[in-house]
Amino acid sequence: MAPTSVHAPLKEADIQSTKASSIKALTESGSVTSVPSEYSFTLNPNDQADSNDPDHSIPTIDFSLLTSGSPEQRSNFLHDLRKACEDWGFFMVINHGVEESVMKGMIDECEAFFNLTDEEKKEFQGTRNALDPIKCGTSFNVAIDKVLLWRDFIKVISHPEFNSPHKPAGFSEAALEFSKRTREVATELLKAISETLGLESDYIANAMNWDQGLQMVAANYYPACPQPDRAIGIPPHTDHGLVTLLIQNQMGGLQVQHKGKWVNWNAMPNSIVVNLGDQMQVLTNDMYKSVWHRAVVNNTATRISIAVPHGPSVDTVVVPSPELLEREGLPPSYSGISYKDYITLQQSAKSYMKPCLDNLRIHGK
Ligand SMILES: O=C(O)CCC(=O)C(=O)O
Ligand SMILES: [Fe+2]
Repeated sequence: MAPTSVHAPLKEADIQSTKASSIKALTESGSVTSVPSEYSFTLNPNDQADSNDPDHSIPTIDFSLLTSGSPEQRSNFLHDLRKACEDWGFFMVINHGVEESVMKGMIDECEAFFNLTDEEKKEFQGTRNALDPIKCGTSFNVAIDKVLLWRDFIKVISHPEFNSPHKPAGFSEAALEFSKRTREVATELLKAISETLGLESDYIANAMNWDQGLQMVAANYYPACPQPDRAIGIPPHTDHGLVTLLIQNQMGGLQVQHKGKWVNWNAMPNSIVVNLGDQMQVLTNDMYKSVWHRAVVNNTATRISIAVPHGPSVDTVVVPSPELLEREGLPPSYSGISYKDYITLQQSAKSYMKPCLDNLRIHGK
């Protein structure tokens, strides 16, 4: 999916001209009644989500059937999970066992983080390295962004080592609990996904060095926007890892590409949204695909979302599963690079808003 906005790259002077190191500060300055030109992003009319599209077909997965269902329920669960992975690459998980208080506590602490002054946040801005243990900022990477995004972010690496800003006071505790609990769900889901592929339940974990697997907690802050059709929270992209878990406050804004159309993802309260990432596509040799998605903004209230990408250990060189290739009698569609190199490539100017997986695709596939 190509980006749909054509703009000359921003010059450093243009970026500074916004005088805002955060979109939050800019919107709260009271001076923004229309979208400033450096944020201008318009979707192609053909690329708009159709708001009349029924959303009831969004796959919903009842996690309790996996962990405590009867054998028949478990087998139905695996059937539904396989279908969701094949047809959508996105699904909504309910009864996942992560308490509402843990999810809400994390959203509240992220909000408190964004409420710190720009001066206080500076300490945590990181170095522009994709694998900074702690990193906050605005847009995506102002050094390469062609258009500034209508969002601020805070991102921490929470596994294999847990990192956290020391402000606000409750952030670290909330993030530790939230990251542990979401990782438990991801671990069980990966076992189930292995089974849906006809592999041993620990296959993906072993192949991906899951014990040392990378987990990040990445919170997005999208303030209300006076002209939501003229700005974008996060442009179309796929996620780099194996699976991403995502929660949000009461505001929607996630849109997912499904069978060539963009669909509004109206998540049920307290559900966790799960999507497959690029490493899953490589590992399964395209049986399960990573899915294009984006975050649009609204003119009503601030939206906060928290994405929790889970991947292999950073040194793992991910290749299509030899077991799957042999069983299906297929050649590999991708050459392997380490997960660390893949993340760096994806976040570089070379791959900015382009399909990063194309870089690994073996010619003729
Ligand atoms: O805010 C959202 O709904 C999507 C966030 C997202 O896709 C990401 O952080 O990778
Ligand atoms: Fe994403």
